Amino acid sequence: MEKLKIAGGYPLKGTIKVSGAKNSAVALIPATILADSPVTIEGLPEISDVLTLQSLLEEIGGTVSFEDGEMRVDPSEMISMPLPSGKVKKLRASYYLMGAMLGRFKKAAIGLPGGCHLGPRPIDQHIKGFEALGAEVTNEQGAIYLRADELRGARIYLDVVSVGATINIMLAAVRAKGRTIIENAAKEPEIIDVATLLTNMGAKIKGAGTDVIRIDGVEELSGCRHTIIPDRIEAGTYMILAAASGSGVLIDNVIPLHLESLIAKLREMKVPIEVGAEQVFIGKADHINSVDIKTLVYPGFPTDLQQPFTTLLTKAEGSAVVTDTIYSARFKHIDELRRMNANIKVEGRSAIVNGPIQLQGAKVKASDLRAGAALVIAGLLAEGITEVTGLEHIDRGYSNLVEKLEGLGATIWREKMSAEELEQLKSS
Ligand SMILES: CC(=O)N[C@H]1[C@@H](OP(=O)(O)OP(=O)(O)OC[C@H]2O[C@@H](n3ccc(=O)[nH]c3=O)[C@H](O)[C@@H]2O)O[C@H](CO)[C@@H](O)[C@@H]1O
Ligand SMILES: C=C(OP(=O)(O)O)C(=O)O
Repeated sequence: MEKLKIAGGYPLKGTIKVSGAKNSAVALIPATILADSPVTIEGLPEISDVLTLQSLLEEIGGTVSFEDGEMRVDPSEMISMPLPSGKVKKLRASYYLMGAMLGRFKKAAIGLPGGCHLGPRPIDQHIKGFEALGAEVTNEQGAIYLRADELRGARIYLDVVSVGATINIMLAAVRAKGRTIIENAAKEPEIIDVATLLTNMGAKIKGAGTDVIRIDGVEELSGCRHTIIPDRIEAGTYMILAAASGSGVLIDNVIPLHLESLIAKLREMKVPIEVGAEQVFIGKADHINSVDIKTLVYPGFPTDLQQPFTTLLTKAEGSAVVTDTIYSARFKHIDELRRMNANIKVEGRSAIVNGPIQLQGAKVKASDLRAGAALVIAGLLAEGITEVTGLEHIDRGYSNLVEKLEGLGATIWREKMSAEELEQLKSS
């Protein structure tokens, strides 16, 4: 097992290129199950979530190659094998195997998903959607069993705006008989990306990206080639890093429209920012103001950037309130930031960050993916050496993190953990 070591306190400069979107990738790959011939996806990020899904598709009989970000999936020999636990627990998005396998085979048995621990993450809306389409769904010993004689289109109103439920119902509905209407659907860009792939495969989908999606089921879907959208959360992470410790950083391969809420907040803080067609430049920010943030569904401020943004706020003048309305327990990074000298207190669903504070290097642990990003930014901002453990979380979502940050002049490296450190980690 490895840890990250960071020698912080030095300004970063240069260009950093964003990879394909994790939250699209993890839905596009299961979507290939629905085709009868090979699908190729270009620009996938090199992250463990993608590799885990590749291996799950292979387990059910898919022939998959993945090289230089291009994945080719031949789904023609796939069968509906049960995938009860093991790898499915390594990521959240294994739940998309439910919708895709149900859509193609009319049956599936999949273990409950893993992913970041951010408070309760039920999948009741996914199940409500599958049942509305005619599936019988049971939950037995930690796995979900789905079966339908026939899937029939239905009108489904989501009680909670959910990215996962919206995509999962789309996956199950594209080969159902008749029309499905998803009301109160989520509007994230990743939903549009998945709808684009499915449409290129022959599906009939209207309204993706709005809160009403209409799907007219088709009998068959066939292979195609698709290029994934850039990762707005990775881009946002590097924009926040550049605002925190940059002296001129160009973030390349960005769709700025996807990041309007973050751009608006950085402008409010007086971070120098120039927005181009596919790039964002963040200039050196000597003095930044505190701003409050409240996470909301898209196009509101993304919960996945709340944790990295909290680190930036430690450098801002004044007191800021960070409220996460999406998850009840997304503040596990705060204790670790406090170890690094941050002045933050948590009150219910809000954290109050008082700045500016000079962070100090420390030994910290990433409890989840974006907590990891928040701690890496903190390490680059801090005086002295920071050690970050829990890299298995960071590796789920950041492609070539060390190499990319080295390209900005950061002193950051991976190091093997000693037996004693591993023992300490186990008992912590
Ligand atoms: C793989 C992936 O794309 N992950 C993203 C996806 O997660 P995920 O799809 O799991 O998140 P959802 O949009 O479904 O969850 C939003 C909220 O709805 C609740 N909920 C969700 C489904 C359900 O059936 N019942 C229910 O109550 C959740 O507990 C949460 O409070 O969107 C989240 C919100 O933008 C992001 O943080 C994750 O990075
Ligand atoms: C919460 C996240 O991921 P997941 O839903 O895959 O756990 C995330 O990407 O920040």
